Amino acid sequence: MADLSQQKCVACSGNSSKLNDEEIKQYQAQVTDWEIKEQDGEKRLEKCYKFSNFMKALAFTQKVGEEAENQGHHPALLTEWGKVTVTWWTHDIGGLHQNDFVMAAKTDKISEQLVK
Ligand SMILES: C[C@H](O)[C@H](O)[C@H]1CNC2=NC(N)=NC(=O)C2=N1
Repeated sequence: MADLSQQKCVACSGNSSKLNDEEIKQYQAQVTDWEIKEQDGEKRLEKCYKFSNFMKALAFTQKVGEEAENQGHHPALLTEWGKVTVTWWTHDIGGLHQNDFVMAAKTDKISEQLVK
């Protein structure tokens, strides 16, 4: 399967279907260290990135935000001193979509490009 980080997000409407557990498992195998969380009955993809200070965490936050805007698909971002928690899910369908895994893979790429 093509590298998820090289893919683009697709337009996703409210009637797009959520990934089922089997599909989630297959996608999860293609990204590292992303946890599946559930909040308000909606599955989400979450990962915490560590940094040596607040400004590096903020720089990472900015880059992820820019890519989200480029792709039209946006995360929840919790930026703290030395760490950023990134959470992806598709609000319009109340669950996980391929787009969320594409963006998780892109988030990992951004992290690899930054000095921690
Ligand atoms: C109108 C706008 O394109 C939509 O609301 C987009 C924006 N970004 C989004 N981001 C995420 N994570 N889920 C969405 O359903 C979503 N919808």
